[in-house]
Parts: sequence; C-alpha cells; structure tokens
Amino acid sequence: MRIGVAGINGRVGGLLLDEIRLRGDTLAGGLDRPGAGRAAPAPDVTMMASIEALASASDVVVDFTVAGTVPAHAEAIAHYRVAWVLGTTGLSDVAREAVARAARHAPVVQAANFSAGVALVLELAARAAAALPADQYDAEIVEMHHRQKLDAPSGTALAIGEAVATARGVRLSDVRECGRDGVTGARADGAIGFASLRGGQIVGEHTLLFTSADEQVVLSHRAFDRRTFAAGAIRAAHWTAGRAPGLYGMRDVLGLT
Ligand SMILES: NC(=O)C1=CN([C@@H]2O[C@H](COP(=O)(O)OP(=O)(O)OC[C@H]3O[C@@H](n4cnc5c(N)ncnc54)[C@H](OP(=O)(O)O)[C@@H]3O)[C@@H](O)[C@H]2O)C=CC1
Ligand SMILES: O=C(O)C1=N[C@H](C(=O)O)C[C@H](O)C1
Repeated sequence: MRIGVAGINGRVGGLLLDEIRLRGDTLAGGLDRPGAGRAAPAPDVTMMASIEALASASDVVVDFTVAGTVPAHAEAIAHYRVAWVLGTTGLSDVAREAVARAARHAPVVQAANFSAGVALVLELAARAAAALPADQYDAEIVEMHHRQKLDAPSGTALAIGEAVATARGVRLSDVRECGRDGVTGARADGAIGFASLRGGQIVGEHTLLFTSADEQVVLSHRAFDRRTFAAGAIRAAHWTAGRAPGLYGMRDVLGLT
C-alpha cells in the first residue's frame, strides 16, 4: 500500500513518517504547504508539488494539515478516487460538505482523534448521556491543548459533545454554550458547555463532566504522546484497502459498530 502524507513536516506528520517506516509500509511521498520552502524530512522522501500529485501517486492519503486545505484536498481525493484518512480539525460547514462529497467516490476515514482511547470515550459518553437525564445532569466538556493549537473547541471536544447531544436526541448546534464571559445569565437547561484551555506543550486532554445537584460523573482522556494519533491513523489507512466509497470513523476501523 502506497501511503502519501499531507502535512509531513508538521507535529503529527513527522510521526506518521516514523510509523510508516516502523510498519515497513511504502511512503508514496509527502506534501508541505506550497511555498513553505522546507526541505524533505529525510533524503529518501519525495516531496510532491501539489495535493493532486500526491493523490495520483498514493493508494491512501493521510492528512493532518490545516482546515483551509480541506475543500481542495477533497476534490483531489474524489478525482483520483484514492482513500483518505483525514485528521485535520476545525472544519467549516463548507469543508464538511466537501468531505461528504469526496466520500461518494472514495473511502474516507475522518476522526477528530485517532487514538483508541478517545474512540472508547465517545462510546462511554453516549452511554452515560443516555443514562443521565439532561434535566438533572449538566454536561460540560473541558479540553486543554498546546499553545499552538489553531481551533477551539477541539475537534475531539466537539465529537464528545455530538455524542452526548445525539444520545439526548438534540442537535449540538441548538444546545452548545462556548466561551462564557461576562453576565451570561443562568445555565440553560440541557445545555452542553465547552471550555478550552491552552498552554505549553500539552498534547491533548479532554474531560466530560455530568453534574447534578447530588453527584458528578467524570470521563477523562489524556494523550501523553502524539504517536497514539499517528499509529491510529496508519491503522485506519490499512483498513481502507479494498473498502467501498463512504464516510467512516474510528468506530468502523476498531470494529465498535
Ligand atoms: N485527528 C487526530 O487524531 C488529530 C488531529 N490533529 C489535527 O491535525 C492538524 C495538524 O496538527 P499538527 O500536526 O499539530 O499541526 P502542525 O501545524 O504541526 O502541522 C500541520 C502542517 O501542515 C502544513 N500545511 C499547511 N498548509 C498545507 C497545505 N496546503 N498542504 C500541505 N501541508 C500544509 C503546515 O505547514 P505551515 O506550518 O507552514 O502552515 C504544517 O507543517 C490540526 O488540525 C490538528 O487539530 C492533531 C492531532 C491529532
Ligand atoms: O491540535 C491538536 O494537537 C489536537 N487536535 C485534535 C482535536 O482538535 O481534537 C486531537 C488532539 O486532541 C490533538
């Protein structure tokens, strides 16, 4: 399987390269921000000039870049009908629609978090939300990341929020409360709150709290090393082999569905 890496000089990109080498996979090539002028991360890495060049040379593109790339990357994926493992977060509605369109032409595994632990947290979040009534248990999600992170709330926090909202039979967009500041008024019944902390080099921490008048249930995940994301993404890349077009998640890859 020829694996192409978009964002190869990034924090996760470099670890994807390590993981590919560790597993003895074939690196089809790497892509950096056009015009960035950075060298290849290793002498044997072929740097591609565009997403089109990368997609045409790959069986699967593993993509950890920036949200703005997603519509153009989705077009290339659809055109070359190459599998796509998409880890980039902070997507706009337009970008999400582009991903859905690409998934009509190729297998696409999209996850805000490729760690196995977060896949489990999403399952547990849904079960807890189904068991703890929204009018008694206030759901709040706290996330903390490194100071360079571009988007908030994190993609994982939003995925946890979606899991809670779906289990409660509501739309997250109708109940989310982000970044409270000033005279906010009392917490709305059934709200799902988000708080985003940034500092240092924290890899990724997520906590979901259900708080009632009498008790609190807390689900937490802490990533110590970005290798957990890289390993999950390469596992997902292998899983796409021979797969029909469609939009998949880590639940599918891990067989949790
Ligand atoms: N799903 C998951 O499990 C995880 C998802 N993420 C997400 O992945 C993304 C990347 O994270 P991280 O590696 O920490 O970020 P980095 O900023 O370290 O890496 C992103 C890389 O992509 C490059 N890039 C920018 N534009 C393009 C382009 N058009 N084509 C190719 N490469 C480009 C950037 O270059 P430059 O710096 O020059 O702009 C940078 O080298 C983020 O959205 C993050 O939230 C992160 C960890 C886990
Ligand atoms: O930007 C990061 O670093 C991370 N982003 C993902 C997210 O937005 O949830 C996953 C992980 O928490 C690290």
